[in-house]
Amino acid sequence: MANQPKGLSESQVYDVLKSVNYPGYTYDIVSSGVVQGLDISGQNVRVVLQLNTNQQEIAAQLKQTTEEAVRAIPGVNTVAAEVRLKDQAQPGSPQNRNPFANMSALPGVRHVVAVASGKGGVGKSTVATNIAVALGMSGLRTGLLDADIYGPSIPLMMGVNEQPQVSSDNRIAPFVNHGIKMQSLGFFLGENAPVIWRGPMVMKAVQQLLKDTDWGELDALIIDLPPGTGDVQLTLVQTVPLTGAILVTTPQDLALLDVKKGAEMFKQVNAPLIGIVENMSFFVCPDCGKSTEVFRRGGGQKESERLGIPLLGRIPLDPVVCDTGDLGAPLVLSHPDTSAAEEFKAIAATVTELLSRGTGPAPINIIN
Ligand SMILES: Nc1ncnc2c1ncn2[C@@H]1O[C@H](COP(=O)(O)OP(=O)(O)OP(=O)(O)O)[C@@H](O)[C@H]1O
Repeated sequence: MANQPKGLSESQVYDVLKSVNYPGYTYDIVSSGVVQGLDISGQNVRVVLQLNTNQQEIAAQLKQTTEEAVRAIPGVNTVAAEVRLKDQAQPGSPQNRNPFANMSALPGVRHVVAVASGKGGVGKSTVATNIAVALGMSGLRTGLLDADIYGPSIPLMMGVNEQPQVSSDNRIAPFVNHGIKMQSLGFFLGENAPVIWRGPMVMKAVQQLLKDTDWGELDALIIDLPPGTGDVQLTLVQTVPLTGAILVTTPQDLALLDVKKGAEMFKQVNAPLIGIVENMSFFVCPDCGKSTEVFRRGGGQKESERLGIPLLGRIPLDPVVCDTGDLGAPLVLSHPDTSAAEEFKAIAATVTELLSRGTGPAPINIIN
């Protein structure tokens, strides 16, 4: 009676499936949407896995690791993992919700981190740029993709103002500046591109840009998303498998409401939230050194506690942050000793540590 199947539940099996990683990656097959069906009949378990590749080796490997993992659950008698290749996708299969859909498009990129904000103007691009450059300074091979179709500001912040080169095989060379590789739709849009071009059509262009850019080998690719939490952003975060997302906010209540929406958006695609960066948190008077909470105190901290994700750091409101952005000289490089730069570097160090842990235990959480 020791192996009595009583109590074998779906959640028990799902918990075990969450420990099975997609071959070669740190993403598990549940969070990534590969598991598309689970059938428990008495002691017998059937798992349906949908791949977005036709590679037989991947299928065979996944079948084996999945079956081994499920078989180890006490009470399981038989287990069959049915692996469907890309060309075998069932009609209506939510394949386009599978973050692995385009995994093969970024083969040399180890971690993809999205930087998002619920609303515009909170400093998302500033944070994305400085984290990317700080990661590069610490020795990580880092890329930065400006996917903010409504206001691509990365070229300005990174001091790049040239047209990208396209090779004969239609690959686009990223710019390398301040130690990192960068790409932006801004290069292709031009400043006066009509608004209609900044809608869903342009979003498709971003997806293509992501895949057609020759990123080479990267430890981390930071993506600066458009502000907001609508369909455009949702589709973009489904374009690539995200290791995690960073939410940028200012301390006011209204901005924090948007953090909740942002958290919801990433929950929908099962992307782990790495943490929150609170920007423009306080202002230190350059004359008397007095620190003033310009907006509100502790908002980011409270929200991070409520959501169960780390507050990665609090960036002061400082004119030098703005000036260096306008000059294309990222703060962490041009003014490394300022308190804002120190905070960015500390955030980058935390992100590096969390990335190195993969999708392991907290604090990289999937919010339930
Ligand atoms: N901590 C800060 N101190 C001073 N100025 C800042 C700070 N953070 C950002 N800024 C400035 O605020 C403006 C908006 O920042 P940024 O473009 O990074 O925001 P965003 O959220 O990406 O905006 P958008 O929604 O337009 O993409 C920029 O001029 C930037 O230099």
